[in-house]
Amino acid sequence: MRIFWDDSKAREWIASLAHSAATGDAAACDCDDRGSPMPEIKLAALDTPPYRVETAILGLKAEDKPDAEWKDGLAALADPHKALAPAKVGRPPRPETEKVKPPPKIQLSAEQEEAKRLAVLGGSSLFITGGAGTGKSVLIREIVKAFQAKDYEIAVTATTGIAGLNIQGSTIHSWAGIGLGNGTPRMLAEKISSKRDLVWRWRRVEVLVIDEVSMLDALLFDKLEAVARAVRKDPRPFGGIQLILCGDFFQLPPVVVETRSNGHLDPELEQKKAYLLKRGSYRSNFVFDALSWSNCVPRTIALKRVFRQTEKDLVHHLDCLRRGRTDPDIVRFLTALDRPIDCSDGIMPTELFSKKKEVEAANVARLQALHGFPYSFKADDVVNPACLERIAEAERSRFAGIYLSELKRSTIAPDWIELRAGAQVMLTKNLTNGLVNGSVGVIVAFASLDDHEVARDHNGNLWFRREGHKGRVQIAQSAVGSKNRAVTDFAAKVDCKPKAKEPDASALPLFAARVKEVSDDSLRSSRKWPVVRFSKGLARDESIEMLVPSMPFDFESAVSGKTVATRKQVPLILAWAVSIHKGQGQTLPRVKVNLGSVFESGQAYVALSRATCVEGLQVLNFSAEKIFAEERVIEWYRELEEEQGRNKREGSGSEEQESEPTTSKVEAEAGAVAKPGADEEVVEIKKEDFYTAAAPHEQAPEVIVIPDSQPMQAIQCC
Ligand SMILES: Nc1ncnc2c1ncn2[C@@H]1O[C@H](COP(=O)(O)OP(=O)(O)OP(=O)(O)O)[C@@H](O)[C@H]1O
Repeated sequence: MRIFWDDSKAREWIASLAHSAATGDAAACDCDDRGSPMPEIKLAALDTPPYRVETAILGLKAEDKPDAEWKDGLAALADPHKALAPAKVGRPPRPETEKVKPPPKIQLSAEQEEAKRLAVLGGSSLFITGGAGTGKSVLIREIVKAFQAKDYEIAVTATTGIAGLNIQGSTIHSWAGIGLGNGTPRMLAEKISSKRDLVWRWRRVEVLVIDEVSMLDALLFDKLEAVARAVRKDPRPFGGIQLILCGDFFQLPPVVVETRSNGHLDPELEQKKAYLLKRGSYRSNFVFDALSWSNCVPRTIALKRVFRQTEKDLVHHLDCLRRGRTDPDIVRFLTALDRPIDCSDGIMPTELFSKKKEVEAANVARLQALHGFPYSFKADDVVNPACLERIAEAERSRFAGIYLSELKRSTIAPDWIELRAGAQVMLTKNLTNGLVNGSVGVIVAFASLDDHEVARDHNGNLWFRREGHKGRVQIAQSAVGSKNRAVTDFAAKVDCKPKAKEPDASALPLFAARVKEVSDDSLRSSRKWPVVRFSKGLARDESIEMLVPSMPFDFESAVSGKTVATRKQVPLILAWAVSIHKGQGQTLPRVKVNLGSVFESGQAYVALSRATCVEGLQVLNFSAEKIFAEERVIEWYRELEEEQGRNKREGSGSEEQESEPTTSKVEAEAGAVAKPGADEEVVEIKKEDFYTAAAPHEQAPEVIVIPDSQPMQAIQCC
């Protein structure tokens, strides 16, 4: 059905449908004549016309349904007056076939239930681990729901945007407000303390979830721990926040050392890392070797049952690969998977590569196969003039050059990107409406804001209507409001006045508005921007169309933590093929894994374990040497298993420890570490435990206490 506010529009539409019906075209339904989808609230608010037009039969061709119903339908179309009837309040039920099936409800296994109980009722910080597909993310979602039902203030985060999306959360970096996490804990705490909402967020939170924690490095964990104590003014480990950490250290390791484009390691970061390891502060970059880990995470739970795959051979082989082991059987098995998989239904497999360049090449090939008009978007790079002010004039252009090349090297936003309608794309920024870095969508059109009526809803979201489209299109805004200058400027220049003629405008969330002037080039009305349809969830109604304009990508100085240069670019990349890094956490029923350039421990295992079955897995360039695991991780898990085995034998397993969590492996190593109470001494953190602005060299270790009552009290919330 379709709702009309104006009967002349209804007649016009019926006439066009009559034509469609005659030519056998299907008709679209369920929207109003202003192009908006019809949520319950709107219908309920209307008691005078609109008119309701039943069009359910229009999707059928005459030869499919040559019965009375079809003939009546055509008769109604021939006489539009017959098709008009007063609208009923409330939405009529959809035909059975159209109903959105809710996703099947997952029943937690006994071990998942036990972990949930310990997290929610035990009140203790936990690390939940287990191989790929053992349901860690599913468990996290259930734990989050349970905490929310108890009205806990819970923050749901992950180490990457795409993993965050998987659990309906954000990245730990964006939640914590630490940017890239550069600078000392004191700098980060000061940065947070200058923003009232961030301080509020840190102080209110009771439970912090971090998924895919294998990618969080030890140093950053320690920084966050120190920041938590400082900002919350609470000396307990992690400022008294209950941590629910989740991940598998046999999967991807932390990204600490960046490679330069010429393939050499970044000498500065390498030097600092070597310095820290030499000084013995850290045994490895893995978060379990963080100085504060044993204090903060007293209990580890390992899930054993694999859910993602059910074929026994596949499960067994993947378990061996996880530990870096192969045997002739596994080699034979994987070599045989170098064959095409059945894609006769047109759904192509997601391609996984280890290197960015390979991902780009595969995506470009797919893009070029599309016939639509190519739109290209060039990045606009600028240096922050304030950062050059304190530099001697003669040196400014050299520094500007350095900032720009560092920006170019570090940003995810490409110098230049070509896009076409039909392209599969991935967001590279978090947006205000819950879409995050990692969300995948399809470009459905390109549109300019020229001549469009733009509207703002009560939440500040901007919308417009696209020609020939039944719904509204939202204008994407970055989740970090102040950083999204282009859209903020644009919003400020929109004249928002309620439109007088709107029937019952107060009942509608829209206020009509017009673009007065857009001075910012990135949103100049004549430019066309991609309109992307994102599917926000499994339900059909949850898909959303967004006009995605260019947005700023800031480059922060590793020393000062300040933005020194900014790139403006459309926050999209092509996404038929993705990197293994982005694939971590995903379940992919059809996947083509290319192991040609595997260079890191865990990469091959992560890629192969995304598959759900042998039939949907294609493996290219496999060889036994692509499979390897980190020695430190093997050792850590061996010790964990030994400890758990001992506990079981001694009858002091998890069942007995429900209310009194067991001493963890790491805790045992470090000696008994009691959680300090509120009146106990603040934990001291040595300066050499952190990267500092100064070049690493031997210096007398100066002790910094965080929080240090004097300086930390001086940090004011704005
Ligand atoms: N209790 C359960 N019953 C049925 N299916 C489950 C259960 N737990 C998880 N699954 C399914 O198993 C698959 C993998 O789950 P999930 O992504 O949570 O695993 P994971 O341990 O987080 O994997 P990874 O380490 O690869 O990110 C998903 O398809 C999920 O729906």
